Amino acid sequence: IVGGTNASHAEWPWQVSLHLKLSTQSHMCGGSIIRDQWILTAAHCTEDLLITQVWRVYSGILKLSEINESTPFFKVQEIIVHPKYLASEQGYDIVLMKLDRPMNFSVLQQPLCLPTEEGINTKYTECWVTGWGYTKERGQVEDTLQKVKIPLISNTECQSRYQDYRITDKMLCAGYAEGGMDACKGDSGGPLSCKYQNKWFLAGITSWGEGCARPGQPGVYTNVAEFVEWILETISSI
Ligand SMILES: O=C1CSc2cc(C(=O)N[C@@H](Cc3ccccc3)C(=O)NCCc3cc(Cl)ccc3-n3cnnn3)ccc2N1
Repeated sequence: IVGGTNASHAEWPWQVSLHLKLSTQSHMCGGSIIRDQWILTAAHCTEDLLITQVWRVYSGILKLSEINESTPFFKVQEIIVHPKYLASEQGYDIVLMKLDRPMNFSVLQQPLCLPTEEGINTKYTECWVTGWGYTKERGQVEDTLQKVKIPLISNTECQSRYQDYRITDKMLCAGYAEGGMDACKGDSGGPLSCKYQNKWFLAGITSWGEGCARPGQPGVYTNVAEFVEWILETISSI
């Protein structure tokens, strides 16, 4: 996260850190708790790594340095990539991860709501991006979870900023014209959380952008409202 501040404990209890455990272990992506046994993240995170055994899901974490060999984690039982995913810039950058066992919710780990209706995005006026990603383009993963408030922008405005790409209605954009605040490497897969009528909704999944926090280069997120039907069908059928 570029231009953000330290989050506090239990502020974003749906945020998880997805670790890849090969010879070494490291934070790969963010993710969001949406049910007691289901995490939503980005398809590009699991690309080429669809073997469930290499993934470890850490919830209720504020600092990555809290994680060591004795820190409990969830194993992944199933990875379901959206059938139409090809690459982040082409959309459908969404994956459901089924945990090997249900999680006990607490103040430190609990789900956020999926968007409710069509066009809800236009009603969100308070949206935050969170993650342990770089705080500048050529940076490094941050120890303490970061948060930054970023306004949603219209897809028309977003398309005008990304003329080499097709910004579809299955994408959502957020950013400041002057840049300075954005997601960055290590934040992908994590939530764009929006507060509406005193409840938090998962409006977006951090997906792609041209650099980090550059002026006129907003962040592009998977528009979760467009995938609620797919999510609900998938989690109820597996
Ligand atoms: O311990 C480490 C050291 S290095 C490291 C890099 C990455 C990384 O590149 N992540 C990519 C995605 C990715 C994940 C897995 C494999 C390959 C790529 C990312 O977050 N990408 C974020 C994409 C992005 C989204 C928005 Cl909304 C705005 C701007 C950007 N950025 C544009 N340029 N950088 N960020 C993830 C974890 C890491 N962990």
